Amino acid sequence: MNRAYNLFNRLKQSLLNTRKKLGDNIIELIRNKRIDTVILDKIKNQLLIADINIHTTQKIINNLRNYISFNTNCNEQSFHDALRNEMLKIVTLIDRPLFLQEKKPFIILMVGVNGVGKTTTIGKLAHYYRLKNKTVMLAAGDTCRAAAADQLEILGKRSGCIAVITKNTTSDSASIVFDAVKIAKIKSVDLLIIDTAGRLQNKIYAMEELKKIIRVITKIDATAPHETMLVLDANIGQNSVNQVRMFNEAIKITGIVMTKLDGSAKGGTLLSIADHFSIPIRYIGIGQNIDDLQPFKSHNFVEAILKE
Ligand SMILES: Nc1nc2c(ncn2[C@@H]2O[C@H](COP(=O)(O)OP(=O)(O)OP(=O)(O)O)[C@@H](O)[C@H]2O)c(=O)[nH]1
Repeated sequence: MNRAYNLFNRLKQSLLNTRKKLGDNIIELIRNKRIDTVILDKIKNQLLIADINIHTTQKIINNLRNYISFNTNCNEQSFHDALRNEMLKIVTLIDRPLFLQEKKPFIILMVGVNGVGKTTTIGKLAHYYRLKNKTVMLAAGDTCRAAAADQLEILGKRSGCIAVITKNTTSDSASIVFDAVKIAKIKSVDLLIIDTAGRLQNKIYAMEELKKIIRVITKIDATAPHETMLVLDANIGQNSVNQVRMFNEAIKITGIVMTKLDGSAKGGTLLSIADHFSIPIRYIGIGQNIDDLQPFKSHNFVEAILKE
């Protein structure tokens, strides 16, 4: 069995709950039925139940309505294919993998509210790029949670990072990040990944902190950060649309990682995010282990949530 096949199976397994809620129910709805507007209404409800928001659902349904009016003898299979194409149209637009430019260091700034899986994802990314023979350094810009730096240190060691910068004489995140960027430049590492705090008790303060970190990075490299990556937890469903909006308005988001898709029944949210913002989904998290991260592949995602 080849690697691509294994990765797809792993993805399909992880998205089982989303598939049960979305794909399996839709297959049940259309089985041996005449495809008409009554069925379309039921499908609309099912898409909404599966955490695809009203705007995106309406768009899919309108296009399917056009499809059935032009294809009067469409059957179960051709209708299912049409639905798959509608979903693919949405996610293909944001299927733009992250390529590390020949910048040394290529700097990824990780942001997101607390608990979404930022630090864990940093460990997974470090592991992923180490397997591609890239030299990696990590920086603990999250000084709010004491354990975050320890967690990062452990993940850095496990994945074979060159260094993990966790503190200096100050405990100011911007100053730690400044040191980390300088060291990464001197050591000419391929990739520097920066963790940040996710506490949003004071939203304005948290966003100002992030802006300060970005200013500090820019002082050393005017083109950096090369990727500002927002981490979203699939389990929070529609609220993640608000999170993208909030972060994107404050600091421009260039890529998204959706974590905890394993076990979540709310994977449909990804379609709403894709449809609302044209921000690429770079990776998806499908478990707690260091290798439970996959580059987002639109075709695989749609197949995994729709196919029997
Ligand atoms: N099932 C599953 N759990 C995950 C995934 N990614 C992260 N987690 C878990 O989510 C929890 C929170 O992860 P952290 O990485 O500490 O989250 P964080 O965003 O850094 O949190 P703060 O440092 O508080 O901002 C941990 O228990 C992780 O193991 C995933 O893809 N799947």
